[in-house]
Amino acid sequence: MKLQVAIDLLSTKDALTLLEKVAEHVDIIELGTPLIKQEGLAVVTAVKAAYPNKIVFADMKTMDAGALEADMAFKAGADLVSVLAAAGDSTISGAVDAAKKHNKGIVADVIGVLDKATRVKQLKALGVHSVELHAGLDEQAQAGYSISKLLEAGRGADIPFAVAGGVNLDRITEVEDAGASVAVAGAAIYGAADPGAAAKALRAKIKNLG
Ligand SMILES: O=C([C@H](O)CO)[C@H](O)[C@H](O)COP(=O)(O)O
Repeated sequence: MKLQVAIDLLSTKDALTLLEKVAEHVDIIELGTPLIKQEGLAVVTAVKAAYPNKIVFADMKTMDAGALEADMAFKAGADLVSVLAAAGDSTISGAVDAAKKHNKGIVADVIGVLDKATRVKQLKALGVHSVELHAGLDEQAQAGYSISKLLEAGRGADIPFAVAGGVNLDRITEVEDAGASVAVAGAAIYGAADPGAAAKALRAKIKNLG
């Protein structure tokens, strides 16, 4: 399983400062949606230039204009780009076509999708690289939130999947045991008093790296 740091900070400067501490402990660097909205795709270019050997994930969460938005993010230096699984099939196909042109990948984010198992099957047929089983920050803030439902959706998935939604030291083993190929950790890393130590500790919990 790979470790992905989700950077939900709001400036390129802060993102690069964080990465000085955590990049060596992660496989994938995610530039979060709020960060891209604040800084534009220039943040993707800056991070890929600084870390050319890391997989850089632009969390675009595209809902329309799939080919155009994916093409923009790949041109900026992204290796992976997210599209919302709730988008229409033509939006997802357009983004997949753009990924093929750049020899890169589309990650379909199932945030907000109720019947995750059915949509995951359709996403595989649409040619996405992988899916992200994701409960967003707002859903996590609701009373009674538990990552378990996401993990249930993963158990039947016939496609590589990431899990995002409050992954931390207490939950990362469950995420790996559910079969995830990527554990996404945002606040557990950037919100820690020592982000480098937090990323290192998360990585140390992964039984099968890669
Ligand atoms: O994608 C995310 C969210 O929608 C805001 O951009 C988060 O990066 C993702 O949920 C992971 O963050 P944590 O839940 O803080 O681990």
